[in-house]
Amino acid sequence: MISFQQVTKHYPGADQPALNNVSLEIGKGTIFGILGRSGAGKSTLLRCINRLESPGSGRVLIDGQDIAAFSPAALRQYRQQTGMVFQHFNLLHSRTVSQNIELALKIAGMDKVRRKQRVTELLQLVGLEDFAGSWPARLSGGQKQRVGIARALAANPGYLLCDEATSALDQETTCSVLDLLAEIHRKLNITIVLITHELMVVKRICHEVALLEQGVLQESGSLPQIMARPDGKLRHLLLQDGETDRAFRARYLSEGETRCVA
Ligand SMILES: Nc1ncnc2c1ncn2[C@@H]1O[C@H](COP(=O)(O)OP(=O)(O)OP(=O)(O)O)[C@@H](O)[C@H]1O
Repeated sequence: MISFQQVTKHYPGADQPALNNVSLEIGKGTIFGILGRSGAGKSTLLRCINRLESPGSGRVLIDGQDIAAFSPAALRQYRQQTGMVFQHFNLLHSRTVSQNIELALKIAGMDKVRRKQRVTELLQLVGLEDFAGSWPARLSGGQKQRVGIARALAANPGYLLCDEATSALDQETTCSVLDLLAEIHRKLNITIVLITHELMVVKRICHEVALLEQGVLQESGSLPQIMARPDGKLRHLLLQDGETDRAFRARYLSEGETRCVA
């Protein structure tokens, strides 16, 4: 469980805090979406989870432990438990697909024989068995993100933190990467935290969602809870989304309501 307790983060020189008294709980094994516009504080929130940023006040707890109190060794170990996926993939272009993944395992201290086995497993998991020796520059955006996901999963983390993981991809590729994340979640029962400005991400795979606006947490809950709040901001946003999403509406609205909002 990740628990934010009254977290405030104010960057030096900024007019307003990037995070303003945010309290939030992210349960184990969930796919949790953090939705917000540009500048809402999403990246700051995500980076507080692996202590790339530290709150000015408040606490971030992992399974009840305050991560601010971790020793350097405990923090290193903890960071291996929090794989991160980036919007622009962040692959090393001078290394092949398998070398990109293997590097993460080398850093985690795994021996060479085990590394080779693990790279093969990971390539299978993300559907890139035939691309082990390819150079990143020769891959499509979706394939690059699959490498990014394999690399993030290398050390068998308990948490996968996705920083706008599909924002650089077209809609079809976004869907296939989201479906891959859902499949990984099913297979590994990992906790996935996604920050996004895309409603589709929330609709397609999230179990729970939180809405951030100007550093303030506006609303959070499971999708059924959110869709059951007639005047809720998130419900309104999700239904207002221009793209017709019959499956989503069918899941959360009664037949009469579906006709009303169509
Ligand atoms: N290192 C920094 N120094 C100063 N201000 C920062 C820094 N990082 C972020 N900010 C500011 O904090 C606020 C929140 O930024 P953050 O990147 O967390 O938002 P975001 O929702 O992730 O936005 P985006 O989707 O554009 O990345 C913004 O006003 C941003 O300008």
